Amino acid sequence: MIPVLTVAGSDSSGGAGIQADLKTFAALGTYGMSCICALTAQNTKGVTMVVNTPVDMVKAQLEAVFDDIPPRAVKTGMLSSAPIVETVADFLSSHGKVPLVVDPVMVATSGAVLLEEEAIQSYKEKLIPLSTLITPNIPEAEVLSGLSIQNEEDMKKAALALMDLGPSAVLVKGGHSVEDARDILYDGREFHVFSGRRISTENTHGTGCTLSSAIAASMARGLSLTEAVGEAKKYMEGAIRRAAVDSVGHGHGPVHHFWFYGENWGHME
Ligand SMILES: Nc1ncnc2c1ncn2[C@@H]1O[C@H](COP(=O)(O)OP(=O)(O)O)[C@@H](O)[C@H]1O
Ligand SMILES: Cc1ncc(COP(=O)(O)O)c(N)n1
Repeated sequence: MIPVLTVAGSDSSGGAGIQADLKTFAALGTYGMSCICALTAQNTKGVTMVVNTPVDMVKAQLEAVFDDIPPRAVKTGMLSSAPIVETVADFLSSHGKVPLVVDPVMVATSGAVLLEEEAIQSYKEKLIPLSTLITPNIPEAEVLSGLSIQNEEDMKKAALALMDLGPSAVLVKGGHSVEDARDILYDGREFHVFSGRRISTENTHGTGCTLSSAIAASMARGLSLTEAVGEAKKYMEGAIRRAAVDSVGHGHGPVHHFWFYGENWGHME
């Protein structure tokens, strides 16, 4: 088995957060583990309540996992507060070098704020410098870089600016652009553009969580960074395409993780 760890928040409706991450890990043939940093009461329409996990419990979950089943890759999602970001960073910095994908989750698709303001500085100073890859969407890249992003050129400038914070690579995701869903990777040496046609759907709950988990799972399986991003983008596109025609809930429906079984798995239809 190939163990992969998500350090993130729980989404009661199962579309984003820990639940999306574990579904992605399973779909990509890896063994998923979790460190839950916050509970959200959430559905496809919005978030009604958030409770942060006590930092001692965050640390205890990480210790339990690493003591027994060291993950081959780690991803972080909703970390909610500065003390949690710092606890996770301190723990990971003292536990060797494992591929680390940091998805700096700040706001849900529904508009709910998922990160306290003071935590942004902790990301910049403590967690991002440890990361193999950070995967901000356009608004997150703007907050972290202080730059305004209007087009692909701006995405590239923001990626270069974010490299100054110390990650090994930056992926600026284009889901929020008005153009096609093109994601820009800067791998420390050059840019790679991952093109994707924009799929016309409101059902994009969990896209960011799914993409970063798919990258972590692919890296755990031994793919290079650029290969992993390519695989994740392909997985993502299928998951959104399927969600566009097969949805649940009354708001922004979740992406569909078992899309690739399609016709063969009649009972999943
Ligand atoms: N409507 C869409 N059609 C196709 N791909 C999309 C769409 N929305 C998002 N994506 C893709 O999903 C991934 C997550 O992107 P994004 O929505 O920017 O992240 P987040 O969920 O963190 O806001 C990216 O690969 C992006 O290109
Ligand atoms: C617990 C949790 N983590 C992350 C997200 C962001 O996901 P999205 O931006 O796709 O709604 C979320 N809504 N809930």
